[in-house]
Order: sequence, then structure tokens, then C-alpha cells
Amino acid sequence: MFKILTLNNISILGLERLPRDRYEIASEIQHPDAVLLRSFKMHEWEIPGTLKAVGRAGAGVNNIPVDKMTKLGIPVFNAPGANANAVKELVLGAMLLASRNLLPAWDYVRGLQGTDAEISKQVEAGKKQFVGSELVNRTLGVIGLGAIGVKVANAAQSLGMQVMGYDPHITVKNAWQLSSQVKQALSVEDLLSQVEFVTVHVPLSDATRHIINAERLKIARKELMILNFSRDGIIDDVAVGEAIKANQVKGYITDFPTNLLIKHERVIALPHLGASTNEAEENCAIMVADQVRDYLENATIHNSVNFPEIEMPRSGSENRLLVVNSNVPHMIERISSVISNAALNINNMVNRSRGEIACTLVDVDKVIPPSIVDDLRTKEGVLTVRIL
Ligand SMILES: NC(=O)c1ccc[n+]([C@@H]2O[C@H](COP(=O)([O-])OP(=O)(O)OC[C@H]3O[C@@H](n4cnc5c(N)ncnc54)[C@H](O)[C@@H]3O)[C@@H](O)[C@H]2O)c1
Ligand SMILES: O=C(O)[C@H](O)COP(=O)(O)O
Repeated sequence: MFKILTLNNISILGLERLPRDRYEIASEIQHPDAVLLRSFKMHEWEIPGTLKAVGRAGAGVNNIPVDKMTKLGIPVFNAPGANANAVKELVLGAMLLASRNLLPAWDYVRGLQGTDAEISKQVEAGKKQFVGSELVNRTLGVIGLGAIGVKVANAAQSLGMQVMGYDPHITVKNAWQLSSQVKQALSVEDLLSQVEFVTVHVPLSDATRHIINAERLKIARKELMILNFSRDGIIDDVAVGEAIKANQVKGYITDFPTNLLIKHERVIALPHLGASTNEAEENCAIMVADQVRDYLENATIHNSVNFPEIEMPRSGSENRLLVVNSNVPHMIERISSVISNAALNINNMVNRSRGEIACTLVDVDKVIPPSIVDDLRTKEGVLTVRIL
């Protein structure tokens, strides 16, 4: 029986992928084999010795101590692209909210009083305060052309916007999916100097922290509208506040409210709603539950942010061994010597590495004695060993 600890609410459709005869799932459980989470901040969380896998039902993993997990030999899975459409739709909605002054207009209407005829009169008299502008022909810059950025760029293009994109690490797959009408910016500065709207879709890292800052805002086109549906910290909120005051920036729409900007009249702050649709929650939970299950049962690794992709079809042999080890010389030699000393014959074997980590998956001809786990654990470089 595998024990799964949920650190956030995970869609039931995802949890149903883990059969109850083999999985015990709870939000409080001792000695979990895996955790499933969304935005729970795991950095201060005490990692149980039994933990074998972490499944993030979403895209961003900055809430997870990924480096620490790697050192412990624990793969972290996420759900790439599974909530991208939800974010794309909210970004489009946010641009429409801002460019048509919908929030102040709504506030105005809610304050109206009188008979229907009087309200109608006030509507016609008041509407001139809320004249907006259309998105067609407006310029949008997209920083980060991954699962979300590509969808945002293509959708904005199809609404008639002129779109520029910046992503020095764009994948071939995403480049193929990007509309050929999207122009390539050569730098963040190049992009900011040309666009009226900018939206960021990058993970939070040292390289992306404050990717829009005071320096860059000085170069930006006047009256820039900034959208942040990525993460708190990617935009320098203090610099944006100052730039709004100086009329360099027209407005800021963020999914990550802070005290500084929460009540600012030219800031629209939402409660981290980007991925909060039924569809996205279900897609993410299903994807990550399937991946964690396949890892626990077969040692298949798909969509891990810190481990290599690995898969070896079951050949009828149920005697499988997974060794997670440091990616250093002589590991295969050490592992195979323990296996041959136990008089086991290797039927199939796969070894894959990524950065400092390697995984060795071995199917053998006989039942694996549990003592082999202890033998392997004593070998230099071995991080974790499992019989599956
Ligand atoms: N608001 C929400 O609810 C919500 C929902 C989903 C994702 N997100 C955030 O959005 C981020 C992106 O999600 P995604 O699914 O598109 O991820 P993704 O991995 O598919 O795309 C990220 C892209 O950013 C690019 N990138 C990295 N560093 C860059 C840099 N310095 N400059 C320009 N581009 C850079 C990468 O090359 C990649 O193409 C997530 O990491 C998460 O933080 C927020
Ligand atoms: O990175 C993500 O996928 C989003 O920020 C969604 O976070 P959530 O799952 O907590 O809504």
C-alpha cells in the first residue's frame, strides 16, 4: 500500500487515478511515500524519510526545495501545460478589463440610484468617463514563450494585436507552435521599448527575479500596462509603484497582491486565480497523479523537473530494481557487481542521467532479496534503492 499525503486540495479526478486498494490518500498521514501539492510552501517543511516522490499539480515549482529533493534522490514532477489555457484566458480577460475600464465602470453602475428611467439617464451621462480603447492593433510583448506565453501570444495575435516575444531558451516545440506573425525581440529592453502591454510568463529564478525593474522601466514605452500572472518577485513592485506615480506606467495587473499595491487605484490585483478553473485543476491533478503512480509502481519518470526521463516497459519480469545515484563514474560497475554477487541475471537495464543525478533501472530474472537494498545503499554515490 502506498501512502499519499495531499498538502493542498487536489481535484478528485486526479485522486481517483490512484486505486484505493493500492493507495491510501489523506491530508494528514504518517510516513508518506509521495506528496501531492499545489502552492503549499514546502521550503520549511520537514521531509519525511519515507518520501519517494513529489507531485506538483501545476507548473511553478518555486514553492518546492527542488535542489534539496535532488540531493535526497527524490524526483519532483509537475504538470507542464496542463493549466496554460486557464492562464491564457485570464490574461486576455485582464487586458480587456483594463483597456475598457470595466472595473470602475462596474463600480459606477453599482452606485446608481433612482427609477429605471433615472438610472438609464445616469448611464448615458456617465459613460463618457469610461471610454476605453480596443485591443486591435495595440502592441503586446510576451516575455517567456513556454506553454502559457505561446498561447497568450497566439491568442492576442488572433485578436488583431501586434505581438512581440522574448525567450532566449524557447524550445523547438514551442517555436513551432508560435504564430509566425509574432516578432522576435532581441532583449527585454528591446521589447519594452516597443510595446503598450507587457505580460510575463517565466518561472521565478535568480535570472528572472525583477525581470522588470526600475532601470528597464526607464526604457519602456510611456504608459505601459504590465501584467504579471507568473509569480510574486518577477516584477519589481516598488519600481512599478514609482513608475505609476511618474505616469511612465499606466497600470499593473497582478495575480500576486502585496500590501504595497493592493489598494492602488491603477492596480488590479487578483488572488492567484490563473490556474483556478475546474478544467485546469482537473488536468493538473490527473497528469501529476498518473506520473507519480507510474514512478511508484514502475519507476517511470516523465515530466520531472529534476530527474531524467526514464521508461522501461515491463517485460513480464516483476523483479525490478531502481537505483538513484550521483552521476559519477563507476556507478554501473558498483550496481552490477552487487546484482551479480546475489546470483541474479540482468534481463533489461536502462541508465539515464540529468545533471548531478542518474537513475539505473534493472529487471532481473529472479526475486530480488531485500538484502540487496542494504548492500547497494552502502555503495558510494547511491542515494536511494527500491525494489518494485
Ligand atoms: N498565475 C497562475 O496561477 C499561474 C499558472 C500557471 C503558471 N504560472 C507561472 O507561470 C510560469 C510559466 O508557466 P509555463 O507553463 O508557461 O512554463 P514553461 O516552462 O512552459 O515556460 C516558461 C518559459 O520561460 C522561458 N524563460 C525562462 N527564463 C527566461 C528568461 N530569463 N527570459 C525569457 N524567457 C525565459 C523558458 O524558456 C520557457 O519557455 C510558471 O513557472 C509559474 O510560475 C502561474
Ligand atoms: O504555477 C502554477 O501552476 C500556478 O501558480 C497555479 O498555482 P495553484 O495550483 O496554487 O493555483
